[in-house]
Amino acid sequence: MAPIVVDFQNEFIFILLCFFTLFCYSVFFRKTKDSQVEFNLPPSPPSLPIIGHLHLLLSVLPHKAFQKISTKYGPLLHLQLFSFPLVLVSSASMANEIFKTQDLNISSRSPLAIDESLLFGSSSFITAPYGDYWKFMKKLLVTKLLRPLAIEKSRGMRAKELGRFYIHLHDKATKNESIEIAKEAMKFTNNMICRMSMGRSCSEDNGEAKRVLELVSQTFALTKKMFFAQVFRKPLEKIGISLFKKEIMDVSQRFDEFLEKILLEHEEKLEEGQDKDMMDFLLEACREENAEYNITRNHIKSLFVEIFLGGTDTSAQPIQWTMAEVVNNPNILEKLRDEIDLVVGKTRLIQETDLPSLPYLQAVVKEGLRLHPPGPLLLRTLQESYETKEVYVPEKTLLLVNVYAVMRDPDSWEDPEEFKPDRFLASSRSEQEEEKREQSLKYLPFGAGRRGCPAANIGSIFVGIAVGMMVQCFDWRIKGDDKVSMEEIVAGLTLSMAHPLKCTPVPRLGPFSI
Ligand code: HEM
Repeated sequence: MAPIVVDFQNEFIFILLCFFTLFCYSVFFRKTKDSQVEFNLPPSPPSLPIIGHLHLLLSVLPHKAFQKISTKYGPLLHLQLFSFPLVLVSSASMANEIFKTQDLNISSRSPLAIDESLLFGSSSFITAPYGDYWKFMKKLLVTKLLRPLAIEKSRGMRAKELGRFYIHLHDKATKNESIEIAKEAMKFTNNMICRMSMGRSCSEDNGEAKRVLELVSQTFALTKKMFFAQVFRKPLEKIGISLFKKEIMDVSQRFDEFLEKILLEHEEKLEEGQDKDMMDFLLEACREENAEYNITRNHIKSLFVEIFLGGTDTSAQPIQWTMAEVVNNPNILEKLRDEIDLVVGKTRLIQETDLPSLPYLQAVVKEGLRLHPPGPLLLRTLQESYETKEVYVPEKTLLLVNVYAVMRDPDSWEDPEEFKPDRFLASSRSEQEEEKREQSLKYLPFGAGRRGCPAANIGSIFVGIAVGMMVQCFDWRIKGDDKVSMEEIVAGLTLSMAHPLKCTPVPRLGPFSI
């Protein structure tokens, strides 16, 4: 039977249909074997009939809903989405225990969308199970794009992008125009990701980066639907329904056309002696018959889609949040500026090579990421059962780590709700080592273990140079001179500001010639 493709405009009807279908599925199809076996499962808070704890995930801010129940019922909880089990980790000590003892066991994620889609489909890197394909792609990604030597090689390009960002802000400042920090930051991070990964195909004026940004935004607008399509996929497939397939495949198709064009350009244009970019290396691996893993064109395209999706908003949101914290805390702004003026001076623009000499700026960036991690919930799958004296969690259970709660855990952080960058400053080298060890166990904005973010270094550079430049070169006027509202919203895949930070830059130094 050909599957029915459903694209609901009305989410309410859709959710009702899903509940009904899942109910039928639990009653008629699901085997009862698992539920009959008695496990010493972690505690479970009260749930609703049929849907279990699904309402918590439907909440506007799931990380906060989860934080609330874990404060009441404990740091390791067993939840149920219909009949699908899920384990929630919410304290620093529990996250530490799981990442330390179960890293390999939790190094897989489940597929997120329709198999043939380039958006987290079967060629996906981010949702690939831990295995040969993931290891092969990770090696390429790290050695060709993200290892220190590769980062050093692309430094000039980032300096150019920072200069362009500065000129744009300076232009707005001279016209006395306000800007939305997140939008500008998104253009900045997207330009850098495109230039770093696609190299020569992404010149200043050919509109490629703009096209990527449009597609990334369209994908973010679809994420809720992709999530539902996945949660309800199996039972609905049994009755021949494929949710939101048309919308998901439309965006996937547009990414496909765009990336096919870039791939062809790369195949045609590589000249002897020219510097290779990430795409050249992947095409080489694709042609290599004796490669450790035979990748296809679809694998390359999926990886690029995920670099665009995984790198732009995750870096842009911390720029916005950190600037909001800095604007709300004039003492911190002053201390930060003093440091930058002292180290960089007032006659040139900050550069990324200044960052190691700017410990307070680094501490400000770290504190911004602690309080406002762009990915508040990490999702993994347990490959095997997890057993301790107290609990037993069966294999294939979904694992959700609430890093938002972990990084605000009052048992691990002093004044956890306050923006205090000084907590990341250590006075001596030995203290630094000690702090680093201690923090690696409870500081998780980039996740942890082998599936942790491979681009933590470059992500911190993006945020550091953007915040550094904005603080060095401009004063920031906000409307009404009130405090910036720090209300949260989960938009697309990331934790964003419910009221995007809008402010007017006022030149403080310069203009610098770029
Ligand atoms: C401040 C910026 C960034 C933050 C906060 C961030 C955060 C994260 C987080 C939380 C994860 C999941 C980790 C886990 O499950 O333990 C992740 C994974 C990932 N990130 Fe980032 N990220 C940032 C920047 C970037 C950039 C710039 C890129 C691309 C160049 C990138 C590419 C990826 C990829 C490919 C994965 C999947 C890794 C895997 O499955 O093995 N990220 N990131």
